[in-house]
Amino acid sequence: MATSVFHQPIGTAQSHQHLQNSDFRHEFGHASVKLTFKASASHTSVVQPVSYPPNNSTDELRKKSSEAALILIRHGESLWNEKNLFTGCVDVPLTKKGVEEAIEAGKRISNIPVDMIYTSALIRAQMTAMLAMTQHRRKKVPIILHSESEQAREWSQIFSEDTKKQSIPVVTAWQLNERMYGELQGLNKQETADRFGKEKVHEWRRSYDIPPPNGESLEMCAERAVAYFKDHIEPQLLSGKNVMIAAHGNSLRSIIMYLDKLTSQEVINLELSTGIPMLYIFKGGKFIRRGSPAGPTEAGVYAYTRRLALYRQKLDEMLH
Ligand SMILES: O=C(O)[C@H](O)COP(=O)(O)O
Repeated sequence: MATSVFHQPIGTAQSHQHLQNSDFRHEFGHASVKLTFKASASHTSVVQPVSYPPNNSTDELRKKSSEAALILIRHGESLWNEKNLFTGCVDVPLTKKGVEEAIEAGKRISNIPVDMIYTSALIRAQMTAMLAMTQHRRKKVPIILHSESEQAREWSQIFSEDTKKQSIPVVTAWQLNERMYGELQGLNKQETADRFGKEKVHEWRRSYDIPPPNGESLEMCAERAVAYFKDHIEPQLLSGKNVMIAAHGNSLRSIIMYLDKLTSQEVINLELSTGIPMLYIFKGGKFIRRGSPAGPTEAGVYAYTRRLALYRQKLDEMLH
């Protein structure tokens, strides 16, 4: 869903930034430009996602929240996408092309801050996230959190604060899985259309509330994916964390329906290509769609907000 990219040459970034948290100063030391920092949400261990301050109501935080970047990426092409099979919750890996798409996506977001990553429980989304992050200029290490048991939590602890600060927690959640395609999973899409009729298959694939046989409708998928986004991801954005979500065509369509306030009629026409990153800015409790970052070979600089322009400027300084 690539739309025009909002360009703001880095030179226009104002030197006075009123940032809401000291993460930035922590990240880059004292910024070279005069910045006003305010008390930040306390740092937490990288391994434990930021907990939502209990003594603030959502509305209060919503007002105080600093700006945060939200990146959405549909996984790269999978082996069953290539075979044109209904995949749903079957856990298939990426093709070589899908790997390349994930790496290309990483180049396009390489200057955008990422503090937390959420993926589905499926390998194609996790591969996409990890491959994309190999291209990030900040070179922090994405680490998949294991909380499936007390032992898993205990055995995957990190005992160095510095190492934690150089890591990005990756949370895997089945709620972000692709819609479950029921009895269509494994069937060829064209053969299914030949057997049941193009209209019926289109209805199963792109209606809002009509599920495939013993599968999930988009509405049912939205109930779990959007609920997870609101309960677990939005609080991170509210606390100023920059988030990347690597998921699937339909779980992301349902999240975009929430972000863009689309009707059930409008979302039917929303299609997401594999491996194309989409950027939103979360500010004042609102989601502003910024489109898909331009390619890595872009001659100029791109910046979607002053804060992101400043982040890229500090990366340039840190890496030269
Ligand atoms: O699960 C699948 O088959 C694809 O990832 C998405 O399929 P769709 O585009 O037919 O919803």
